[in-house]
Amino acid sequence: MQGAELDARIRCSVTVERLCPSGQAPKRRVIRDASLALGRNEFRELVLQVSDGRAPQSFALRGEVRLFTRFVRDGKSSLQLGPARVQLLIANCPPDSLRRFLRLLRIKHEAAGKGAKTVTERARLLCSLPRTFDTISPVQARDVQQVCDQRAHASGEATPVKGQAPRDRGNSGLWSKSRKRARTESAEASDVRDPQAADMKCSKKLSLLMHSRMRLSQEQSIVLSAVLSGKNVFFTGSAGTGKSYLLKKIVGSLPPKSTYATASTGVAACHVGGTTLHAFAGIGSGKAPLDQCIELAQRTGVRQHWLSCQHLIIDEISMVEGKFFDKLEAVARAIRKRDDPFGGIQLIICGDFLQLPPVSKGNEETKFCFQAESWRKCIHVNMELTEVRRQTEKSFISLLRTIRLGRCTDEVTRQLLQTATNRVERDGILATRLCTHKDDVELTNERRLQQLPGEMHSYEAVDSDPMLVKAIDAQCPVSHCIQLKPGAQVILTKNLDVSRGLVNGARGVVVEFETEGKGLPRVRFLCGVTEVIRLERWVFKGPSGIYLSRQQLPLKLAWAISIHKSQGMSLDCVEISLSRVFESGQAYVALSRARNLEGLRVLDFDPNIVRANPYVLQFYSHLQKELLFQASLHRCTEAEEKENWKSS
Ligand SMILES: Nc1ncnc2c1ncn2[C@@H]1O[C@H](COP(=O)(O)OP(=O)(O)OP(=O)(O)O)[C@@H](O)[C@H]1O
Ligand SMILES: [Mg+2]
Repeated sequence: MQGAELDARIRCSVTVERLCPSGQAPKRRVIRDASLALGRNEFRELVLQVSDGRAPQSFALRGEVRLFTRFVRDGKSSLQLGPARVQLLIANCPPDSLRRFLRLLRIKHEAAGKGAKTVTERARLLCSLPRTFDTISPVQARDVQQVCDQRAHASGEATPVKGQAPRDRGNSGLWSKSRKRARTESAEASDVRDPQAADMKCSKKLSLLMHSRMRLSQEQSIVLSAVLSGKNVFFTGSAGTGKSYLLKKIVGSLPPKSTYATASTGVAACHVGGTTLHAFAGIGSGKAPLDQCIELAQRTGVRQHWLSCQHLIIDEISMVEGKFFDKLEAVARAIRKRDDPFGGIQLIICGDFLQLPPVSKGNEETKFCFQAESWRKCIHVNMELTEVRRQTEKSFISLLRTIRLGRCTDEVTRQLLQTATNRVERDGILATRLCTHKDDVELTNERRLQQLPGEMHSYEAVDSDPMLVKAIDAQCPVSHCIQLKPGAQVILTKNLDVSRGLVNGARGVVVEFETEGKGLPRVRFLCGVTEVIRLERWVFKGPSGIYLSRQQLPLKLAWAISIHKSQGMSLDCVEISLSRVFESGQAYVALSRARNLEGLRVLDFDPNIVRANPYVLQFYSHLQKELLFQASLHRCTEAEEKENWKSS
């Protein structure tokens, strides 16, 4: 299957409910592993076909169709097919596929609009055409034009009142009532006065809708295909090669009920919309003997995760301890009562072992995950992303590559020493100091905030469960209470508007506060945009698998951040003091957060602090050989296939 065919068919669980006039559901059929396809029947009507692998059932989309999309992120949606009094409840669908499917459905249905010819019951009975089902074609320019015409027509008919959304949308009642959409609709109402502009706006919006916002590079797509083929995949790559970006895409491409997205740290887990690996596992630090760990994992709530998990995703694997990994593997086999590695769970693991290692306490000996006894039997495929996406400057990318390998040539030293005089400050936005020690971070931020004149403004978060503030704190990138003053240095912790540069990691300064309402801060960002920052919501899975949420400003004080907390981030302007570096990989993590050399100022640089762990270097050297071997094998097979094809 490819392209449109992929968009037009989803695998999910479908419940078909036939409604009685009172709205109750007297008849219900649940198909756990269904294929749901959008197509056209012999009368060219739009049809949804539900199949359980045997006799497919078809539902023509005639008249009003109501679509509820609030829980698409969880792989759920429902469709009410008006005249047929049928409701289809979709669940456990990979969220990205569901999003694309509903988008296609919405456009095709809206394009058909009022012009769709209705086939009378009599004509249907008398018709001698054989029953057919053709999968729907991809969205064409003509569909987009039809939708725009329909919308313009509907707005014209509705004689819009200022600020009020047009109510009649022809026969395409395809809307879930979301506030955001209501806002868009009211904006559309004003376009009625300028139909040409409205038309252009409409087609631009639709074309944006059709082209997924998350586009993968070729190498990222290859990893995704390996994951979707069911293999246990470890993919690595230097900082900024889009590992976490790809992981998000992977999470969206797998069925949500059986997919668990985790990471070694709370902040990294939040980036991929998941939970920490420790919270998922439920075996504490994992240092207890195996039978005790198994007992812990048998607790209600925890056991359920282990049983329902089919795909386990782990980001920032470099910080997961090897012995902990072995414990998880053994616990998985015991709880799931299966002897296959990890009890048969598909593993999707990513990270860069040349970044931060597992945290060690005292003299405790720590192992990397690739040194775990079970690592080799758990991983089927190793892959590497090579295109750096965070930085674009070739010389900076090559400098970082050298540092990553623990080397520091004279040229690299010269380039880094030169940054000590960089004036990375602009428009009152100071550089963020990356610190090796957490205590320095808190002290610096508190002290600098106190030193500022002006009134302090406090913002308390609204948490879904006030009893679980600690659990939320561990995963959410923003604090329960945020205090700000004019002049406070801040960093954005969420992508608000990528096209305007309001991205996670964007640096700014608070310029003032609104005088009304919640007194929201207005922030001037390095990208040149000044914006009032509103409350945002973070949703993530808590330790017991339930969803937790926090509503808070997407801001963090940014005079200083710890290098540990910065792992996984991209930062606009940074100042780094490397004199107290104590781990291999720490200098590399710090330096690789910067997007370019101009945005970086390195203080007290000493080439001796640049270190890479020798075991990790050895691991990567073996891995490189394996990858080269795989690539040449692949080329040989391809060449052979071509030969066979020519000679046949
Ligand atoms: N296919 C893509 N299209 C557009 N932007 C991308 C793509 N892949 C990655 N990026 C961007 O590149 C930057 C770095 O990506 P990401 O944080 O996923 O890298 P990473 O490999 O996880 O880095 P680290 O090792 O530091 O955690 C991000 O700003 C991300 O949005
Ligand atoms: Mg990452």
